[in-house]
Amino acid sequence: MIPKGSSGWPIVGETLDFIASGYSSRPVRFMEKRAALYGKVFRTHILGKAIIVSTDPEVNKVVLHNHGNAFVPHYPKSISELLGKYSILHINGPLQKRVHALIGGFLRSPQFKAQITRDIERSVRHALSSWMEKENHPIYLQEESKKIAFEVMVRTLMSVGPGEDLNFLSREFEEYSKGLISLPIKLPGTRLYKSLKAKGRMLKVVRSIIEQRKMAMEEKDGKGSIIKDVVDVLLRDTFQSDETQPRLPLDSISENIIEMMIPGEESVPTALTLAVKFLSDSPVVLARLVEENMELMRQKAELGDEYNWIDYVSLPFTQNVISETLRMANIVNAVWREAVKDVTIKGHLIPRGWCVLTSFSSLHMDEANYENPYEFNPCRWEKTGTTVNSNTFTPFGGGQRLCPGLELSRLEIAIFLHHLVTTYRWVAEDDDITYFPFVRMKRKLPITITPIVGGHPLKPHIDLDNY
Ligand code: HEM
Repeated sequence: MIPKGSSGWPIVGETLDFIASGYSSRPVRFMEKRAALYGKVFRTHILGKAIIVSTDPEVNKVVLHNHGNAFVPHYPKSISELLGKYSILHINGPLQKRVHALIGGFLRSPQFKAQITRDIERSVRHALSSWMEKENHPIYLQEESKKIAFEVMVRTLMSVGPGEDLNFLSREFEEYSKGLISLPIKLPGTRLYKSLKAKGRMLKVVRSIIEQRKMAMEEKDGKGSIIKDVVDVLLRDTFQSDETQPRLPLDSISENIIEMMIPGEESVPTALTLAVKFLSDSPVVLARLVEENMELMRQKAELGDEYNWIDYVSLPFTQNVISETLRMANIVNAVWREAVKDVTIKGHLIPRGWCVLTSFSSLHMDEANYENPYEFNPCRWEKTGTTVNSNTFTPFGGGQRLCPGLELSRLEIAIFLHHLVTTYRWVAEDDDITYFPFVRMKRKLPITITPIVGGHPLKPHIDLDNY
C-alpha cells in the first residue's frame, strides 16, 4: 500500500504549510501533524512533487543502506545543474562506493588528522585574534566562521593556503553557492546562470592545480611522494592499472573538488555558529565545557607539549556538546532518494519513480527518542556515548553515503571551541535560528569577544556540583 496522506491543494500541494513550518521555531511541526494523522510514513505533495516522507527510524535505515541499489539520490533541479554529472552526490553503484572509500579513507587517516590539526589551529587562532581587532564591535559569527572552515576545506582538498588563490576561490564559491537553491533557468542574468559562470572560473584554477600535480605524478609513474590531499587521492587512483576497478574520469576530479567545498562554506560554519549560540544560552553547560578545556590546556602547558588531534577528540564533555549541537541544529535535516524500482519497507510501498524524504530532524526532535528534545542538554549523551550512530541520531546520514567528513567536522568544531573558551569570553546578541531553506541565524549571530586577562574564565556563581 502506498502510505496514506494528502495531496493538498492543486499544483501547490502542501508546500505552503511545509515552508511556513520551516520558518517557524518548530520546523518538524509539518511532519508531526501528518505523522499523527496518517502514521510515521505518509504521502504528501511538496515543491511540485508527490513524495513519501519517512519519520520512522527503521524505514530511514533501509533507505539509507540502499541494499539492492533500489534508491538513487534526488536533488532539486538547480542543485543538479550545479553539480557535475560525476559528482559523488550523483554517482551510484560501484563507482560511488569506490570514490567514497578513497575520500573517507584519506580523511580518517591519522596522518591526515595530524597534519590538518596544525592547520585548523592556525586558522582558528588567526581568526579569533583578528576578531579582537574589531574592539567592541560585534563580528557576525555565521559569516566569519566560513573563513575558518573554507580555508580548512580548501587545504584538505588541494593544499591551497591563505593567499590570492584562496581569496579568489572563496569569492567565486560564494557566488556559486547562491545558485544552489534557485529557479532552474539558465538564461543570462538569472541566478543559476551567474552561479554556473562562477563555477567555470573556479574550474580553471582547480584544473591548473590538478594539471601540475598530474605532470609531477607522471614523472614518477604515479608513485612517489606521500598523499597530502584529496586531489592526490583521486589523481593517484587514475594511475592504477587494475581495469576491473571503476574510476572517476580525470576531467571530473575538478568538479568533485568544487562540490566538496560546500561543507566548508555551509555545514561546518553553521555547526560552529550554532554551538556558540546554544552555549551562549546555557551558562551551566558553558562552564563545564570551559572547565574541561582549561584542564587540557593546563596539562599541555605543564608538559610543554603540543596538542595532537587525539587530545581534542578525547574530551568527553566537549564531544557531548558537539553531538547535542548536531542533534538540535539539524544542518542536513533530511535526504531525498528516488526509488528506481518498487520497494516495500515495513508494509509501505514506495513505487518506482517516487521520491522518499528520510527526515532526520523528526527523529532528533522526537520525545520518544530524546527526553525534553528542545532542551540543550549534552549530559544526555553520557549514557549512550558520543560515537553513537544509531538509527535515531543521523546528523551525518548513514549507510553507504554516511558523510566521509564526519570525523574532520568533529575535530574542527572541537579545536574551535577549545581555543575560543580557553582564550576568550564572548557576549552574543539576541538572535534566532531559522530553518528554511537552510539552517542559519537570522542576524548571522553578532558576538563581541574579549580576551581572558589572567585568572580562570569560569563564572564563580555557577555550581557545577549540582549539574
Ligand atoms: C557538520 C558538518 C557536516 C554535516 C552535518 C554533513 C552531513 C552530511 C550528510 C547528512 C551526508 C549524507 C548525504 C546523503 O546521504 O545523500 C553527507 C555526505 C557527504 N559529506 Fe558531509 N557533512 C558535514 C561535513 C562534511 C565535510 C567537512 C566534508 C568533507 C571533507 C563532507 C563531505 C561529504 C561528502 C563527500 C558526502 C557525499 C558522500 C557520498 O555520497 O558518498 N561533509 N554529509
